[in-house]
Amino acid sequence: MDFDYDLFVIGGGSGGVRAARLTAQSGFRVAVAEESRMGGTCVIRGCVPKKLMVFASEYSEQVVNAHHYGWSMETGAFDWCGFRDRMHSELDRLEGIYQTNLEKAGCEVIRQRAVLKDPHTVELADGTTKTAKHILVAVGGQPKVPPIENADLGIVSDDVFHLDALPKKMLIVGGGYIGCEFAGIFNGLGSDVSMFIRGAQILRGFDEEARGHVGDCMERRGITIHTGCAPTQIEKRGDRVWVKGSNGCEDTFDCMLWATGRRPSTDGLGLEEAGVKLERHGVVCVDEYLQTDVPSIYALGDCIGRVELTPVAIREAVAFHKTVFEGEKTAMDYDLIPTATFTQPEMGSVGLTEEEAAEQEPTLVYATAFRPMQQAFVGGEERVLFKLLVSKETDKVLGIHIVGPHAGEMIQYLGIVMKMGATKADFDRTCAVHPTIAEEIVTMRDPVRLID
Ligand SMILES: Cc1cc2nc3c(=O)[nH]c(=O)nc-3n(C[C@H](O)[C@H](O)[C@H](O)COP(=O)(O)OP(=O)(O)OC[C@H]3O[C@@H](n4cnc5c(N)ncnc54)[C@H](O)[C@@H]3O)c2cc1C
Ligand SMILES: NC(=O)c1ccc[n+]([C@@H]2O[C@H](COP(=O)([O-])OP(=O)(O)OC[C@H]3O[C@@H](n4cnc5c(N)ncnc54)[C@H](O)[C@@H]3O)[C@@H](O)[C@H]2O)c1
Repeated sequence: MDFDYDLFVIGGGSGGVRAARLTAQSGFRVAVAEESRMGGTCVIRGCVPKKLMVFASEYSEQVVNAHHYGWSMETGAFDWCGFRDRMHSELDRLEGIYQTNLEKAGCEVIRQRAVLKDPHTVELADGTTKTAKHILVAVGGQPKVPPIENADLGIVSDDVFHLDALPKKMLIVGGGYIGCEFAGIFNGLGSDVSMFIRGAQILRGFDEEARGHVGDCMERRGITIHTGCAPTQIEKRGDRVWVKGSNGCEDTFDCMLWATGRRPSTDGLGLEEAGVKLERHGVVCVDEYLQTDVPSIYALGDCIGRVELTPVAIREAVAFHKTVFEGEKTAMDYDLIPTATFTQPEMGSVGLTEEEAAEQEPTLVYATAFRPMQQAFVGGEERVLFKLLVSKETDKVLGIHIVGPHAGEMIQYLGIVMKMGATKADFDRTCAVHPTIAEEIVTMRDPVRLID
């Protein structure tokens, strides 16, 4: 059968764009449909604007610290609208680069919504249909809001980047990546921030000690964390929102942010009608080669509900491209993915948590919490946490967790070290770089405990 394209990609986000570019560069006929803005969540309403906001929010502390280093500086006022507009100019620039790179690779860019009609056909919003030998579903996800009365009085992460004014008093519901990162951002920008989290601690799934350390630091920096608490009643009070929590606390806020998780954007996509199996919450079922039950349809990125990170979507795209267009069956390697939460302080993690390591085998725990030189000089109390989990039997490093400045940068390199299968002896025979924060990773001599 003669198709319009070799590959039709639905979704111009991190995963879709990489798959489309690679495949077009190899000489195949490729189209990518994007219903919103090219670049997807990461570029337009995720990693990139979020990190720019992190940078903006860190200056308040830096100005205070600069004073101790001899500079006469005043923090002054923060111009939210000026910053916001500059941030959007940057996003426009990046979106343009994504579009240009796709076109340069020979890919057709279709700025419309696409839905599946059958295993080889998509229908565009204007009613035209296109056929393709392979279809890649890379539609990402969207914020999920709990079904509670007046939930629409809250905003979601997509809206944060468009606020008209910086909220003076803010409530963030949810203690995952997004909730904690925005709590740090708004706290740094000068808002009075409270969080409602259902569990006893933020950042479920991360190492207990490390997430406890982040939580303590966030509270010391002025964020109020209500644990075991979810909103039970929400009302509009003038142009503010009144919220009552399940622990009985109540207050009125200028802004309430739902950071209660994300769900795949698979509603109305025609997947099930085309024969593609969906799991709970609309997650697309794929095998280890990202192939759905329909052989011509593949899926990757956030919509397959595995690891919702940009570099993972990109690597899945590479694996898909090799498997389908290079004749080289390649499964995505999900082992030892380093990750950072851009909380304040930052946390970087790779490998097992202490709790996971303890389940697996007898583990030696090396840990240190210290005041870094730059902080100690200004009288700061916040400590950096370094934690190394080591197999008692093999000496192999099983997990690394760092909380403190540049933890995200450090964990990138430690990810390589762990992928190479480093042992504690390898760390011990590596010379320190002095004076740095990072040197602590090679100077921890004795374990603080053995978990047998
Ligand atoms: C606030 C926030 C901060 C984040 N920070 C980080 C971070 O610091 N580091 C990190 O690694 N990850 C981060 N993430 C996660 C990261 O953004 C995602 O994992 C990544 O973008 C997933 O890529 P994707 O290609 O699967 O989907 P997306 O990037 O979401 O792209 C999907 C695209 O498909 C389009 N689309 C959907 N349906 C259709 C259709 N029917 N037709 C046409 N187009 C369609 C959408 O408009 C979207 O552009 C963050 C996410 C959020 C929300
Ligand atoms: N730095 C990064 O790499 C980064 C940053 C942001 C997002 N992300 C990715 O995006 C994904 C989604 O992030 P997220 O923060 O939206 O999801 P998440 O699953 O990490 O956190 C959602 C939180 O909301 C809570 N929650 C759910 N329903 C609730 C309710 N009714 N009331 C109170 N709390 C409720 C959950 O208990 C959980 O703590 C992450 O898993 C991550 O992969 C990554």
